[in-house]
Amino acid sequence: MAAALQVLRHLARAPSGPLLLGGPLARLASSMALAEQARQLFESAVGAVLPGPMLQRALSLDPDSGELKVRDRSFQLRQNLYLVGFGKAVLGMAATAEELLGQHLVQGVISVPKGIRAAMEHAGKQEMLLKPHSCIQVFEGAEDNLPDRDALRAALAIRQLAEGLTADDLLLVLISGGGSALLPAPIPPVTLEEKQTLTKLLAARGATIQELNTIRKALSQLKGGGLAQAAYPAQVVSLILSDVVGDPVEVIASGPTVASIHSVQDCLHILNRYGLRTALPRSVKTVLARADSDPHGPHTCGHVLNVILGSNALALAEAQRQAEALGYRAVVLSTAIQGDVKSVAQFYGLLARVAGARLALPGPGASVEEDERLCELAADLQLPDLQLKEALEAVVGARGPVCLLAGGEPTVQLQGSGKGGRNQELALRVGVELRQWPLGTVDVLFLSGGTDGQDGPTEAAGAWVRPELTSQAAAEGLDVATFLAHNDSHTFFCRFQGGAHLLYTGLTGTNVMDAHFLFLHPQ
Ligand SMILES: Nc1ncnc2c1ncn2[C@@H]1O[C@H](COP(=O)(O)OP(=O)(O)OP(=O)(O)O)[C@@H](O)[C@H]1O
Ligand SMILES: O=C(O)[C@H](O)CO
Repeated sequence: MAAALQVLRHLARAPSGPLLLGGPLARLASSMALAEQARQLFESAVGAVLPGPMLQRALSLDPDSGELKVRDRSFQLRQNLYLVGFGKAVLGMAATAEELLGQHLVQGVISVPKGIRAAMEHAGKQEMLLKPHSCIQVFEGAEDNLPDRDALRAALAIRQLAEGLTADDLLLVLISGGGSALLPAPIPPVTLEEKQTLTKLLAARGATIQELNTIRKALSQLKGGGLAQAAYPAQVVSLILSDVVGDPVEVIASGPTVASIHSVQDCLHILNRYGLRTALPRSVKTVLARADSDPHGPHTCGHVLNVILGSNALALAEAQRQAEALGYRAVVLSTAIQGDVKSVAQFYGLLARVAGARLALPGPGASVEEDERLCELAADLQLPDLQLKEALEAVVGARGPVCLLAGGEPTVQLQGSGKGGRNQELALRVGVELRQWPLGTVDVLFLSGGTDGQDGPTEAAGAWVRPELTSQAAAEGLDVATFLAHNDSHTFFCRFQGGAHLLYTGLTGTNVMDAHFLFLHPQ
């Protein structure tokens, strides 16, 4: 086994080595080498956005003067530093902040997902854990990403800490995805249960994260700039790990340190759109009506510095560097992949065909219709930053292996009761699409993985596929269409080739949405 791994590693470092040419054995070796490279790239993407390296890049403390530099701003530390945080990646962020700034830290409170400390301990990730006698109090809550009593207790402790600060103090706010559910502080008379119900209904009816968080902000004491307001007149520095396409600070975790620009009318439009306006609880109507007549208007946040620490783009840039070091021509296509997983899969399937045909030249090439259809699919997905033309031009000029990288968060409309996640479902659907486009002399591999290491309610981060997927699955008696009809991608990948196509990383301690890699390797 160890020897086989050694061979794999060697192969992985030799993208166009002689073993990649010819016969079935060579094809198997090539397939394993590609899969190993895909794993390496995924690890490097995640590694670039781990809490430790990110905070170390953003913060520098002069130990003699106590001057803290955050990007181009300076703050004077003299035992006047406080810390709060909320989000799935905040435990590790807090551990690094404590490591770097501990001597000036007076007190902290963080709200993190239920069970995360035990999971990190179990995974041996000591760097993600606070010191034994830390002055940072940890609350675990928001099971299943829904606000609960434990998260409410955390939010109230965070508010209390913020309200006690003076103009001499500095509040460090650590924010990452999942922060909204971990910081619930509904404005009375709205209750936690009412907020929970409204959030669930909006999400189930397909509200976008922008819409959902607009409503959350309107009903919260701390979101939409409320936390910054509570901390005033202290200075506030927010360090934000983005899990939203485009990195909008006002949306991530519902922008607790960003003044909200939304009006009550915006909220009513959203509630209308999802058929919820008429059935609103009286308490919600009361809070919205009060906001409409608030003479103070929205919070102002002039005392706040909001900094995006890490993002999908940063993770993909590192994977691109690694791919180039492995001998690939690598292009980042988009960091804003959104939309229904079926359309996204069609796009990647046809992209493989169109790009692969260019790579295999001279040959039949892709047809004009295929080129046009690809542009249509891309237009339907409405990806603001898509570099399709650039990617295809790069493929033509490559004359060697190509890696196209993208990131974002497609959506799955759940119909079945199977077990899966959006990455495994995307990979499986791309596997089906690739079957339609025989590429002959070009090896293809597609990988999709969630950077948090957990795809939906499964233990896997994602999966990888090749064009032979459906025929190989059929030979094992597995009908891909049936698994897809039940949203049962995880069960499929567990059975298919003994689970060899699953990507396992364990919880990574970070979260910048998903990464997609398409490898095209001329044989
Ligand atoms: N059986 C399934 N098949 C496909 N997708 C699923 C399945 N069950 C859940 N999902 C998807 O998994 C997602 C929820 O899981 P997860 O917690 O990883 O996502 P999330 O809450 O968006 O968090 P993050 O952004 O941190 O990944 C939802 O997008 C949901 O549609
Ligand atoms: O917490 C939230 O609001 C989402 O994860 C987006 O940041």
